[in-house]
Amino acid sequence: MSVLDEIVEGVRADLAERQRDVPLGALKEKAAAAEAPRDALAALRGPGVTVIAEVKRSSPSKGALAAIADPAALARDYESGGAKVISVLTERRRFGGSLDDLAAVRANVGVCVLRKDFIVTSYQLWEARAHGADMALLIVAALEQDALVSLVERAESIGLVPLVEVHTEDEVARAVDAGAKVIGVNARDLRTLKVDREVFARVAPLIPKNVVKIAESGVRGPHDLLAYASNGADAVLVGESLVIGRDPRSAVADLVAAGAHPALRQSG
Ligand SMILES: O=C(O)c1ccccc1NCC(=O)[C@H](O)[C@H](O)COP(=O)(O)O
Repeated sequence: MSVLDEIVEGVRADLAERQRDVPLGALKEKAAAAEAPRDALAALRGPGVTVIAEVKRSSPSKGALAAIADPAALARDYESGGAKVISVLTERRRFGGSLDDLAAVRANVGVCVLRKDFIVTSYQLWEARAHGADMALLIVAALEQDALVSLVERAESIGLVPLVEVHTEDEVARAVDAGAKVIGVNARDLRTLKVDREVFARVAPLIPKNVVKIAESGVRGPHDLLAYASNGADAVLVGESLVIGRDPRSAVADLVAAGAHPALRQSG
């Protein structure tokens, strides 16, 4: 079984428990009462290369990364450094995250918030919206095509912008067929955990011009952002290098400054 399959198996077990505790109707009521979604597409379209900063305590590839007792405080640091989207890993078993982290972050920042998890049912989309998310991750490698199409539609219908994640050329075709308006190319192969920054340069040219392109994983500093941007990235998603560093606010600010260079990208 691949790492991705193992993670999804655990996610389904945790999900079954939550579905027993919180009926879908109650979740929909909570989503209806939540603050309206913020404009994630506008945030991703710049100006400059948008920085998506991630709240990430641990990972299957590296184990424990950072304790992060107060995810909202970290998110505020990211926001003051110039991050336009905060990604919150809500998976519990391998990443140490939770829906409480998501709600706490959303309540304490003015920028958009992404639920980063292994979403396999529409129930998880309702959970995302009920806890304030503006965006939700859909990983092509974890979904059959029918499920991907219906989750993209459902996400949009409840006000979430789906970030559809790919790692291969075939997955780009599936994401485009599913109607994705935002595609993330993950440099990390979720089956082997190997990070290959060259994947973006190979795969991104297959993504249509009008689709927002996000480079995910492996950003260690401004030089990696610039390399991704030179290959057409509209945004970068950064986790590990921010949470292990001493000063997440200035680490984000350095990325934002690098991404603001006028030669990189026109606004809009
Ligand atoms: O980070 C992992 O080890 C991992 C393993 C299996 C599935 C997903 C995983 N990470 C999720 C992500 O895609 C990253 O957290 C995100 O792109 C940020 O990457 P990085 O800046 O390299 O932490």
